Amino acid sequence: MSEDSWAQAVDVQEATAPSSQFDLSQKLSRLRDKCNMKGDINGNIVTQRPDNGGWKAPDGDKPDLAEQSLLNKLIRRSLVRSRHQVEVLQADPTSPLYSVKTFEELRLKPELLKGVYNMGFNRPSRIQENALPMMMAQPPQNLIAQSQSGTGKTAAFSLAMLSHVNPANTWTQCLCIAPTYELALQIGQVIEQMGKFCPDVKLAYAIRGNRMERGVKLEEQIVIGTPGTVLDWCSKYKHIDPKKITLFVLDEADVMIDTQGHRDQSIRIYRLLTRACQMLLFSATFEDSVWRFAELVVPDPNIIRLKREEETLDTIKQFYVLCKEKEDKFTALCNLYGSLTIAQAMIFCHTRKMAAWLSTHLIKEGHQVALLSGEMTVEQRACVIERFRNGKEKVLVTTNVCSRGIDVEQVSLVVNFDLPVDMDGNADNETYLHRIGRTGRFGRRGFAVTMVDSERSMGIINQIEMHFNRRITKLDPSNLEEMEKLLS
Ligand SMILES: Nc1ncnc2c1ncn2[C@@H]1O[C@H](COP(=O)(O)OP(=O)(O)OP(=O)(O)O)[C@@H](O)[C@H]1O
Repeated sequence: MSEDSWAQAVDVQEATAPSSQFDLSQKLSRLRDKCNMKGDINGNIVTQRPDNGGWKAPDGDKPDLAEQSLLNKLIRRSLVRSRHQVEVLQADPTSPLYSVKTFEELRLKPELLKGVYNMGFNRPSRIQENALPMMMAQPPQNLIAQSQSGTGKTAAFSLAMLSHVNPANTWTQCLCIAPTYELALQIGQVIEQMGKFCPDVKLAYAIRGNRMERGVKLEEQIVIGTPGTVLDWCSKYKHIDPKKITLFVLDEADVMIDTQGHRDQSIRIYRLLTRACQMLLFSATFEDSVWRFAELVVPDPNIIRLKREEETLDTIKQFYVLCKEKEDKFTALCNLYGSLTIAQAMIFCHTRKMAAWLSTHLIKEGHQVALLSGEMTVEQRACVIERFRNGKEKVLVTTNVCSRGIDVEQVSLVVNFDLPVDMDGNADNETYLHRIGRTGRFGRRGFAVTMVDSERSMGIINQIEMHFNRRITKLDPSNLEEMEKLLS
């Protein structure tokens, strides 16, 4: 795709923003309202994304990164705690390394500290312990920080921005860019909540649809937006003087570089800023491409990384069942269900069509089933997950959209109705791990059962066995006695 068409895609996406000026609460409540919408929670409503700019999930339902990220944010309730140590690489290794165990140590303005406590934060998260003192150090230091979604990055840089601004100065001092309109709103919500007791600090959204006359300068000290509009506001419309920006935050760098237009716009914004401007970059993952991009926009960085908690297979008993075709798989599934005390189950299918077929048949059998698949909007998916988490449905049938990042503690059974395979039809070990990792969480016992319907699938199961060096035991669901023994 040419740079122009990427940029156009960004324009289309941003063009969905309504034209009212900075009306955050309205937009957020719209997002939430969609969540509470009435309708067929089993996913029978097939809604096209209203604002997709031509986006269409492939039948295998690999969601795009920005959607996944938004989904994670919508369904998250609390901090993801990691036992892993934080790795810190300082730009100047001779300078002392500070970390804080309390928010008081940061010497925040009292009204800001009040905002932090008001959000229910008692102490800094793992990544915040090191990141916060670095972000607030004098002279300012640049930072690249990577840690898994939900570990407190957004809260960290929101606090840094709020503490950075001088409310007496009525011009934009902090600029934050995020890959999509919805993600920008989510960040804004955190800043608004945290800055609740700082009435003089104002926030503006540089998103398409928020319009002012050319040349009118913004008085808001903090601006959050998407790269295209931020670039326009800095260069074309002159609403922001980039030379006066003293703190620049680039969030979700891994998602940002997924779209070439965004990557290029981010670099163009960076070039408008001064050398003295403090640069902060955040990412949930850190592949080489993210790293190369980070090095372009963050000179002389300190680097903080928090390793992801490894998924463990220790508490998961793995089985496979030999079947002939989908009806046979369905019978095996029903037998399995009948002989296990299952709190909740997640069933993975390869295509939306199969997921729809299976959920219809399970409902006919009297099961309470939720269906999650790629043609649903992010908000609809968040609702389905929320209902499942609250136990309203006991079975969740899904394609790959929800194999990652979703924690439902009560899931005791994961079924691979279809095997996870890659584009070439080989075992997709990573997806297998993520899928079955949905059970056996927090040390609880869980079962993972894979349906094998051909010699080829048997070969794939063998590959998976070898890859993880874990036995996958054959199960005969028509032999109830044996099954009860194995599953006990
Ligand atoms: N110090 C803290 N104490 C308690 N809760 C916190 C703390 N910091 C953040 N949280 C909460 O943890 C959740 C995740 O935080 P946050 O959104 O900042 O993580 P993140 O790393 O930015 O995630 P993502 O990559 O998805 O944006 C939020 O609900 C947030 O309110």
